[in-house]
Amino acid sequence: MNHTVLNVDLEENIKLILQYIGEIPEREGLIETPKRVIKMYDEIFKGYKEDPSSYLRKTFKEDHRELVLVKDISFYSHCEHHMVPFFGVAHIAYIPNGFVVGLSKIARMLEAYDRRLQLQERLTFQVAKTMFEVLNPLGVMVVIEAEHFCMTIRGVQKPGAKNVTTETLGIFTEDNELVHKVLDLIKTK
Ligand SMILES: Nc1nc2c(ncn2[C@@H]2O[C@H](COP(=O)(O)OP(=O)(O)OP(=O)(O)O)[C@@H](O)[C@H]2O)c(=O)[nH]1
Ligand SMILES: [Zn+2]
Repeated sequence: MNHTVLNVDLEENIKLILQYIGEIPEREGLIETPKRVIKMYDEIFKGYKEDPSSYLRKTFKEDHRELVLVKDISFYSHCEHHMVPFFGVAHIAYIPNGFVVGLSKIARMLEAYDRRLQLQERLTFQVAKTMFEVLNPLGVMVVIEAEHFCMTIRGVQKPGAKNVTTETLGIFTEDNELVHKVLDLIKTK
């Protein structure tokens, strides 16, 4: 399949990048690489073709108004500055208000956002906001812990450094005890 964007052949452009880094695009091992890279981009950036909120639309009527926390959801994303991975775990908590959502759908919604070029702060906010708007819960809290390859394999080169971002909406903005409950549960193995 020929991949073109605005009449420009994408494979030819990937060959140019290969040449730029010092490679010979025509050597045997690299012949199929441009195709593979495009296929990989289709996968790791598939979020642009998805509507994240659609995953939360199927809910179950349930009169549970206590904390629900889906923790340690592993994720991969790519930073918009360098297009290299940042990855880690997301913890997503909410207090239902008449409806609960299937747990896997929360992870699917996260994935629809993480499979894009992202900023960790924006990813955290988008996930929290979508939970809040679609489920109409009493509150939402999202914590994301991630390691950024742009800080480890290049640049400042600080492997192991973790970036932690949080977002609170609704009741979590007023109830410190609830926030601490979530943080304690996240810590519990
Ligand atoms: N706040 C935030 N910063 C990020 C994220 N991902 C990468 N960055 C930072 O974005 C910044 C981009 O800085 P620039 O000075 O424009 O780019 P640079 O010259 O490549 O920066 P260095 O990484 O310091 O070499 C860097 O400090 C990265 O660490 C993120 O998700 N959130
Ligand atoms: Zn980066």
